[in-house]
Amino acid sequence: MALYSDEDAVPSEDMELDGRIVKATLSRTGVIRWTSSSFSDSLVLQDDLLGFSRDHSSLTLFTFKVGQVGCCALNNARVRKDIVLKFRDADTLESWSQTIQECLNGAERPKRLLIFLNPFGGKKLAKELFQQQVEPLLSAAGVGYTLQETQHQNHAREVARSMDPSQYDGIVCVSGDGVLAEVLNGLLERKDWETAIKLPLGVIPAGTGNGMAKSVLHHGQEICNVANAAFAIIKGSKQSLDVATVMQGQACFHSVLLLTWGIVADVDFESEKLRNLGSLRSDIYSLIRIIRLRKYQGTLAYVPAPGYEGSGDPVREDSELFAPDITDSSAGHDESWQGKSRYTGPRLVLERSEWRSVRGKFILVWLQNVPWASETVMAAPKAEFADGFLDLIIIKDCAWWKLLGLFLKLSDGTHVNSRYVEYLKVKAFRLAPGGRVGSRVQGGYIDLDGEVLARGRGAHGDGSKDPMLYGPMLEMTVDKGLATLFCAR
Ligand SMILES: Nc1ncnc2c1ncn2[C@@H]1O[C@H](COP(=O)(O)OP(=O)(O)OP(=O)(O)O)[C@@H](O)[C@H]1O
Repeated sequence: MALYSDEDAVPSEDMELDGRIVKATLSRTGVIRWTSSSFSDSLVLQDDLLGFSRDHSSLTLFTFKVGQVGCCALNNARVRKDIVLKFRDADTLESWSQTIQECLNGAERPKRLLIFLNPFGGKKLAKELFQQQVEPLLSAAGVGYTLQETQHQNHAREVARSMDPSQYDGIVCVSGDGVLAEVLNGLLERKDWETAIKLPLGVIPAGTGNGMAKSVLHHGQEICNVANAAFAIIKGSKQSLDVATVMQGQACFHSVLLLTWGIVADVDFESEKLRNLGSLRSDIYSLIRIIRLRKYQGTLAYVPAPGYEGSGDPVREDSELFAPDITDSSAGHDESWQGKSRYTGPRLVLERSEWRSVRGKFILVWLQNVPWASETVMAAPKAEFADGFLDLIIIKDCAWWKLLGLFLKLSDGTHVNSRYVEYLKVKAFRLAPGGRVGSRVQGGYIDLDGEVLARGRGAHGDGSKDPMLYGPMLEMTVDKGLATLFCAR
């Protein structure tokens, strides 16, 4: 006979759970609780359930829950487990099945995904990680997908530019941050960019840096790993995301992670030659660059967010960042790009008096859209996904041994408390990067979301295909919450 445990509960009964008799309840808010004489436990459907199946007398729940040994969480790691509930009463089974389905539907979980997989990102393990860890979760959750392995640079961008967005509930990148940036750019190069950019984006960490995946999972208090990232996407929670646009003349690129110039970009790209050192490569090359410290001459300007107006100097009348031939930051859509309309940045009307300027020699200039630049570097602890601002970090003067101390603090974001670090939020930014101080080599890279945006004369590598030039002013603006991200909570 069916029992009614409380007003908020679905009809319930004593049932068999994995062969043991338990008293179980299901609340309309989606929590299953069960107790027996020897144990009790619970399951929050939206947080812990991938999906379920039913037959004439039982439900099988496909769970993915933080594992426990006794009362202790198993290092916060989720464990995949099927739980079989055997019902005596067919009506109770029907109500449970319906309520569980309603709870899952209520979260607008994705049903069909377009998945890009970069087989050459990071340690080149993306394919194995997908097959072993992602595919089984998608299958248990009943999520369909189209898998597109990227064949070359910009492949994801080309597909994102031409695919049919109505076929999918989201786009997922099993890659580093580079492929995510390509997808973003592809979507914003479409005629229907306003619709296309609403498709939720997800990233499963399989690259070198994985700053976006870490930011998403850290925000949801989850460990950054492949399975947690996949589960966050399956659960379907979403979050708005600011999109930054970098312009230099007619060249236009969009970013959701970071732009950096100075020591961090130098380490990122020059340490490529130490690739065989694996994860140590960046640490060792950072140490080399810190001891043999470089500074770059340059000028930057920014429009500070409220609360940060006191920083920097007023813009000088003769500033190269405001020369008369420089177009203003009010582009909106550009109808002329390859004869098609596309997105070219937010419509901002900024008075010259709002801008502040800093000139001189720089060790580091770093703009972040989200807190983490990589899985181990929390560059901007105050960064938020959709506050409409970029977090700007500037280091001008700092002895190498002090800088070493600051680099060691990057793992928890406490570097921003140092008097050598200027940390503020901005809504627009301009940079005219110059040459390396004390050297005939101009050098220097500008790094946008982990890829070279521009490199100076004498910098390592072939710059002929770089999207922008090193030297002329570039401008970065931010569009509040333009994109949507699958988030972990
Ligand atoms: N099949 C491919 N061959 C070569 N390059 C590719 C291929 N697919 C994607 N790429 C390029 O690899 C770059 C890096 O991609 P991804 O985002 O996966 O990793 P990452 O962490 O940014 O970089 P890393 O290569 O250092 O791991 C991107 O510029 C992308 O265009």
